[in-house]
Amino acid sequence: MDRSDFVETDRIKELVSRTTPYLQAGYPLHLTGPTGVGKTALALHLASKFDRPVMLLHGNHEMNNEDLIGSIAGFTSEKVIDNFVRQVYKKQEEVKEKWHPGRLVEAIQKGYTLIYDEFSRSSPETNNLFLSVLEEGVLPLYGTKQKQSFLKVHKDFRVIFTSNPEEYAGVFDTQDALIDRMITIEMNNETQTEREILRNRCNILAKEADIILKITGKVRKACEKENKNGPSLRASLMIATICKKSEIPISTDNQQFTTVCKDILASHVVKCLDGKTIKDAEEWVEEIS
Ligand SMILES: Nc1ncnc2c1ncn2[C@@H]1O[C@H](COP(=O)(O)OP(=O)(O)OP(=O)(O)O)[C@@H](O)[C@H]1O
Repeated sequence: MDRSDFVETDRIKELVSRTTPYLQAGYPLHLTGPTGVGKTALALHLASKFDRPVMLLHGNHEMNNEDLIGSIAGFTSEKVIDNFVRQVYKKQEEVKEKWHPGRLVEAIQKGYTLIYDEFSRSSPETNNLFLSVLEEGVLPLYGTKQKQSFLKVHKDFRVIFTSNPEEYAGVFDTQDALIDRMITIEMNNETQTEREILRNRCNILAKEADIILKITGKVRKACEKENKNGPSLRASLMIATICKKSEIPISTDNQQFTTVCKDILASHVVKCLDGKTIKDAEEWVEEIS
């Protein structure tokens, strides 16, 4: 998404003015909420307010301390041959380990704004590195064979974490100690905000946005009844963008529009409602459209 595509709805303006002072004061922010609610988009928008480079890090279970703080990446060798005086031949060779710094090193040393997206997908052992970064302002260089045992964190370094509580339930426990060091703000799906985003990003009418939101809303509700995540704003944005670009009328009387809705929403129905095949799901979406 281009920065200029970001829509500042009233709700988002309120969130921005509420959370900017926390980041300005140097506290890490944690945006949590269901998938597609706009956590990453808001994090990027907040980060752009500080005149610092932004680094995006995606949590995953394979990420380890080496990825963040660095590791030995091979060797460098330096050879000096001294034959200045003809009769004397001197050869000196030195082999050194080559250090490749991790991504967090660059961010903390240069004072970047770090967006650590879906941080809870990484293992607690990896995320433990952030405890001393956030509390003591130092990055420990455990087991890296470096001369220094830690690096000092730049005064402009900021972090915005995002997470989706439902997605990681049972995968990794959220570390209480880490959560204790952040300011957590919950984001939820809101029709008014979604309507404004759809209208502004896709250049459609409010009543057209409402038609799309009503259909995705029904699928979402059915999924929520089963305690599952339904389609997010992403699905509504897909429907609106396709219809706008292909000049498909956003109307439930239009067969092409209904087909787009079926194609985008049927997989959500199959995922959420047990026993429904794609064909059943398509019929169901057609009925509610
Ligand atoms: N304020 C906004 N203005 C314009 N587009 C937005 C806004 N908020 C969200 N979006 C769009 O909605 C979609 C979902 O947003 P985003 O990726 O930020 O959600 P998320 O909560 O981080 O999702 P996930 O948990 O799946 O990573 C994206 O296409 C994003 O560009």
